[in-house]
Amino acid sequence: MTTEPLLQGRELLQLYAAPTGPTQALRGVDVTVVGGRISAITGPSGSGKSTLLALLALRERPAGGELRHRGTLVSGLSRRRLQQLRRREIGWVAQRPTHSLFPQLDARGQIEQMARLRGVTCDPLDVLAEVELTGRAAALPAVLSGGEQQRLAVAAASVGTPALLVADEPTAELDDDSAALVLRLLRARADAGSAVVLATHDARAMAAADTVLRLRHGVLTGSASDGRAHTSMIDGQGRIQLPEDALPLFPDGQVVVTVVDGHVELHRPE
Ligand SMILES: Nc1ncnc2c1ncn2[C@@H]1O[C@H](COP(=O)(O)OP(=O)(O)OP(=O)(O)O)[C@@H](O)[C@H]1O
Repeated sequence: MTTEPLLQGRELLQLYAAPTGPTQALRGVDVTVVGGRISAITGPSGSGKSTLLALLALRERPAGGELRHRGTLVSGLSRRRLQQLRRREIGWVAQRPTHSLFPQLDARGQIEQMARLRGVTCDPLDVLAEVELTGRAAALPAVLSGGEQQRLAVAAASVGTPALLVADEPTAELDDDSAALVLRLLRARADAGSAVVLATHDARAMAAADTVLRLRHGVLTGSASDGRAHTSMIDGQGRIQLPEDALPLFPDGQVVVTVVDGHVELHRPE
């Protein structure tokens, strides 16, 4: 496992054209991505999660700020080099899994094609077995269920343990058993050295991550590192058990609770 950053973003800015003028999809985001770890990016709809994934996966260039890949400024890389990096070193799972699958190839063919593109060898049935899809090896994406497509897209993207594995909502369509398979596969690739970055709203995926980054209106509002996201139960009276490492943040045992944009924020009283 290496701790040298694979990617380092400083003050990242991304703009998109909108009828009312440019939208700032990301504003001043600092982010570091290292091999061997799973990072989950969360936040309300439209907060910039997919945009940040697109920058990290080198699919888009930032409008401002600085992004470095293995220490080299991405803005200095040629189109050809970026294409080569994307093909060889970056696994990409789109929010709609069919967008990262080849429509004309069956499940086995998806794995074989990805191995060819990455210049690696693997047994496609072994990879399909990791997401319990060996029985669907001859099926085209169009005849797979949404959950099967999602599992296949993650498995294909993970072929050859790419340096970076980026997945947009990889467990969104999945029941608990399938989500567990996908998260286990992602953990296995991280343990083998991949830097795994997810955009997610799913508590199961956040609980499986080493770091959780929170975005709001394109701004990073917080991160929980050095520990996993915690899944906690809410009892019948609405009480929740905070994780132990959060307790020092509230030395008086008092907390201000705010419900914003479909999530809850806890602050120390002023
Ligand atoms: N290609 C684009 N053209 C114009 N605006 C865009 C484009 N992509 C994203 N945006 C805008 O940028 C902002 C961030 O979008 P983004 O898709 O990154 O959010 P998100 O957090 O991934 O949302 P969701 O959870 O709904 O997928 C939104 O206001 C969105 O409308």
